[in-house]
Amino acid sequence: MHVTSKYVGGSASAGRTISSSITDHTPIHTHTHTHTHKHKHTSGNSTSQHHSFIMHSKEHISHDEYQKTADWLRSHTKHRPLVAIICGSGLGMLADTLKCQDSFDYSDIPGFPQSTVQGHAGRLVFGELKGKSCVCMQGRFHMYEGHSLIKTTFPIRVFKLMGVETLIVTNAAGSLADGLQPGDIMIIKDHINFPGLVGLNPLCGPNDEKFGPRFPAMSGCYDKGLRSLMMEIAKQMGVAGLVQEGVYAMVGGPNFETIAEAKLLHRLGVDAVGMSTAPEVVVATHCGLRVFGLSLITNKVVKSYEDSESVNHEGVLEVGRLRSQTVQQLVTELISTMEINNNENTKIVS
Ligand SMILES: O=P(O)(O)O[C@H]1O[C@H](CO)[C@@H](O)[C@H]1O
Ligand SMILES: Nc1nc2[nH]cnc2c(=O)[nH]1
Repeated sequence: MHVTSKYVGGSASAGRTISSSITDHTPIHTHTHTHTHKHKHTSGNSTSQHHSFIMHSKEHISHDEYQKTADWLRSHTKHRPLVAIICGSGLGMLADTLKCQDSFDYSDIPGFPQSTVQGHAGRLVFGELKGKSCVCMQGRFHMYEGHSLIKTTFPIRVFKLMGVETLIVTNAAGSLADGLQPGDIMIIKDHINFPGLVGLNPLCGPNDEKFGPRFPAMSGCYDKGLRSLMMEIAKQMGVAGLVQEGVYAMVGGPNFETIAEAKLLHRLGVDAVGMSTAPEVVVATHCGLRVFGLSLITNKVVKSYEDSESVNHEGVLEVGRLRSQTVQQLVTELISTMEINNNENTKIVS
């Protein structure tokens, strides 16, 4: 693949045209960018969003409400997926590769929140990958958008009620680890849920035993078998040099890290940092889903006061686009190879 990207402005790389021949082994170099803000239209009023955020732990969604959405979806699609995929920033193209698609804008699905972030289309796509029925979230919800955590993770329980057994989460993340370069892919071995450590957790509030226990274990929440299967697949695809395991940390965002924060995360042993994923994985593990997670490293987190580079969302999305094909191939191969219960549920309803 030959990619030419032009970055205009920015102090260090003003007006420079960067032409890079990106192969599966080529590191992607990030550069200082100008801040060109493009915002998607945000629906909802700010007062109620603010209110729902503060009241997050008192908010409750009943089992019936999740069920209603699951029933609506089941009655509107012929697919009966056992695998759900959440596409991270810039990785939504994965959903486009699904065959025999049924897709729904989030705004048309009863109970679904709305995506407000550039690079998150806001569409739920059902279809087949290598003959296996999947559902793909082309766009996720983040806490910093003003969604309560229970809303952020709403789709996970809906998927569970639809019969999904495995959740694949992907995200864009900044690297703290010296060995992780932009364009590398990190298999998530474990996470540090910073909002969760201070009580911002989607499981706060009344526990619904129908989904899972009051005090769920989180050790081993990223399935070991799927992690080693992915390493094998990367070797077979000849991209093992791009892939390694590491620890992801979720911070609240929406600002990127200060240098002092970056140094702290680095000292704590964090390999990659982002603003999502952990709440989804907590809810999925609580309700017994098998989880696999993958971070696309889109930038190095600036850890030095001597460094004049800075990160922005456009740069994050661009690296997502450059590596989307590799991520797609890895995820497709994982789904194709992993064991899934081939019961009635997988079949398309005619
Ligand atoms: O985690 P995803 O949704 O991939 O997005 C990541 O990219 C955005 C910042 O550019 C943040 O939302 C961060 O969490
Ligand atoms: N918090 C955080 N989120 C990201 N998402 C993509 N890159 C980054 C980053 O450097 N920091």
